[in-house]
Amino acid sequence: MSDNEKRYKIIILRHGESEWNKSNLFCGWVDVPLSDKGKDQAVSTANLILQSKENFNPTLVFTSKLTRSCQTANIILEKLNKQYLDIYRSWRLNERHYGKLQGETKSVILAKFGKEKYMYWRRAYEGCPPPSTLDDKFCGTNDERYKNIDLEPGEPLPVAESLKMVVHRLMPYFNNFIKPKLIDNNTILIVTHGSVVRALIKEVYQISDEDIININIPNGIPMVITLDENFEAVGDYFYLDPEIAKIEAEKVARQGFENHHK
Ligand SMILES: O=C(O)[C@@H](CO)OP(=O)(O)O
Repeated sequence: MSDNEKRYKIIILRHGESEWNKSNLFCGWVDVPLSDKGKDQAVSTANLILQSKENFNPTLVFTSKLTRSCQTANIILEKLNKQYLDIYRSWRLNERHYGKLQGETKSVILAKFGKEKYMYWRRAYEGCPPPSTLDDKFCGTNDERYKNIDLEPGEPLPVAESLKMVVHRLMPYFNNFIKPKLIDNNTILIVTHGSVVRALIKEVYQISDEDIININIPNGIPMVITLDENFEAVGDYFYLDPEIAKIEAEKVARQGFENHHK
């Protein structure tokens, strides 16, 4: 690479383990906090960034509007001694809305609907769970998380989302708000959720609808995306701890199957 070739770095990660990750409950937009393990993971995340040979120096931070994402970012910034950095928060970086599945136990949904449907809802590009309704305990649209979210004219209020729908609400924000900030900041930190990481890498690396099914995102392991001056991907994405990322991603894939034998 010649010296004058511009390179932008995005350090993106899924939040640390949440209390509902720990209990294997579908979470989505339900605003649960980090577990104690999740808080420890966030400290480890910061150490991975500090110890990376690339000497990453993020100068801007993005989070979702959900507590588990914001908590993770706060812990990382404290550890990096960068609590002064500006943070932009958007619902467009929220986890996918899991509709009627929010609050349900994964193994129960697996047993009730079978492996094919369970994995279709969790990982298929077009897999959209049953929509939530006003009276749902965990995901009715009267929930306070729906107040003041910035929707484009005609953009529907999410009541259940597929990965494809996450792509459609994420990419305008990434292209029109995040990319211009990259020009001035060169390296940014995005602390978000599994579905948002999957949505972004699918678009940046043109991952097929079939291949994205098999990609699971571990909690709290920083992933590095490098873009050139035209915001095209340079090389492939990589984790700052590939071995742990692989092990943890496989655990995510197996969630719900712990006691399932058919
Ligand atoms: O429940 C959720 O919101 C997501 C991520 O935690 O779970 P899954 O990985 O099964 O999509």
